[in-house]
Amino acid sequence: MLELRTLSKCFGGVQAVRDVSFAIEPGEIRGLIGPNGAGKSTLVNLISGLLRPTGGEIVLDGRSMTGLRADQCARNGIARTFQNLRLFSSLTVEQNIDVARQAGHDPALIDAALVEFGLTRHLARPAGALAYGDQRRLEIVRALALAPKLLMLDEPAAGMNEEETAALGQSLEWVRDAADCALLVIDHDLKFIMTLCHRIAVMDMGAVIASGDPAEIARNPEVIRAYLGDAGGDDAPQPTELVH
Ligand SMILES: Nc1ncnc2c1ncn2[C@@H]1O[C@H](COP(=O)(O)OP(=O)(O)OP(=O)(O)O)[C@@H](O)[C@H]1O
Repeated sequence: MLELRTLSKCFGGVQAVRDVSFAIEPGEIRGLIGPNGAGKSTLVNLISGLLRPTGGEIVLDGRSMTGLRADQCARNGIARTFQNLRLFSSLTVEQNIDVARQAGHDPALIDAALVEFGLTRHLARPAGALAYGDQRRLEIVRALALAPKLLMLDEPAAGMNEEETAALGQSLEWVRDAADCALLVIDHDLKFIMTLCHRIAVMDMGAVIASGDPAEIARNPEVIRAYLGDAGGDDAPQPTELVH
């Protein structure tokens, strides 16, 4: 469905993404992990049209998306949420959703998503007054209004406790089934990613250094090195501790 072919992005002398190639299949939940500065957000910015690649190609359902603007990518079914929330914080939850509903896709899906993400009781509240976790959930519901083929989530579990994170994982599986889309999920919570994702790509210094199922990733020596090298210390989470 989505295919990245030797995708690259340089910022001056910094090669943030280097020759990244992988494919995401329909209905797949793909994890994307890696130490700080590995290039994960830049990759999502390239796929969603916020940045133009320096080299390589982005192909969605056989059509090139390379160099399209963000609004064109969105119209073609590529939706995303942001590491730093981008809601209309003075508008109510309902008004935030209405903005999205005007996109004209499946309103029944949005209503079902509001229930799934526990947001119906907050409809009349300003988005900015919601707890942080609810704001993150609202961003996901809003992104669904685009009827995406691919939904990319940049650190959706950030700031959530363990219970909220587990519930989020279940809701994302619901999204995959109800919206019939693939998901690309970036997060630093390795337990969350390893529980949720069928396959995981690991980036370090702009490149994909490993790709596979959670068990393969957890025992990959390069992955362990990248994580220990980044986090250091005895408290650093080891991928092998996190597979169930
Ligand atoms: N607009 C920019 N201009 C210059 N350099 C940038 C820009 N955006 C990112 N970079 C650099 O590109 C590299 C990759 O950054 P990126 O934010 O994609 O990493 P990341 O894996 O998402 O990190 P994190 O987990 O901390 O969010 C870093 O060296 C970063 O400093």
